[in-house]
Amino acid sequence: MLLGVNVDHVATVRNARKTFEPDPVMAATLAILGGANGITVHLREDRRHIHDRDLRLLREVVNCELNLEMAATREMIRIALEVKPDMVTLVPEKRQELTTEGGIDVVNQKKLLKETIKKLKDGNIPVSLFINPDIMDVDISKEIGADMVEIHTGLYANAKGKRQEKELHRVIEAVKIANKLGLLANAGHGLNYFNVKSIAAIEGIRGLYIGHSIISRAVLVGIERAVREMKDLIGNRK
Ligand SMILES: CC(=O)[C@@H](O)[C@H](O)COP(=O)(O)O
Ligand SMILES: NCC(=O)COP(=O)(O)O
Repeated sequence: MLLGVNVDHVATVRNARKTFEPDPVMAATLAILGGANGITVHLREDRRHIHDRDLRLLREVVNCELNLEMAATREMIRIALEVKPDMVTLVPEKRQELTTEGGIDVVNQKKLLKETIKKLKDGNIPVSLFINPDIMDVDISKEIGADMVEIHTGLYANAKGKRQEKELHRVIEAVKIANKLGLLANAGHGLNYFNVKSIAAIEGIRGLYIGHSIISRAVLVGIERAVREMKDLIGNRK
């Protein structure tokens, strides 16, 4: 199972202080050392976390799969064709959302998505669509030329008990249909150390894209060492 690590929220912390640290590019390098098979960044239109420079530097240093999540806009298509990530995932974007709230609207944006996929594929960039776990959305993804889908696991991640089982089943079905149609199937959003196992166990999933919970855990598991290093620097004088 491939693990793509999303480093957006390293940039969120950096940007909160408008400084140079923590650096998402360094975080990506360390994630790869830790075994990540890929690095994901979402270059949002409002640039709230990842910046254009981060993406360009990542392209220089990431020697495994660099996955660019982006909206289907002219500006983003131009950037993707220039930077040449290893794949693009088309995602929906809303200015006011805290994070991506659902899959892309493949029904109402069929024409735009088909044209966007073509432009990216003409530039030799494989394209994935971030979609809700709906059979129709998988069918349309195939029809409009996507190479892959990433099944949105947000509803599964936020549900509890029976509701979560139901959401898990929707993801399983979507993956099954995607595979049947010859689409590579990934999954992601809201996955964490408590809910990932059932998703990782699904037959036919190529990879999982996880960000927020890995970066959150990194802060906690790294804090002791960070404090020790600072103590060593300032000395133990009372
Ligand atoms: C598409 C998706 O599920 C996430 O990668 C999300 O787009 C990340 O964006 P934020 O990091 O802004 O939440
Ligand atoms: N596409 C999902 C992703 O890249 C990471 O989402 P999250 O783990 O930050 O919710």
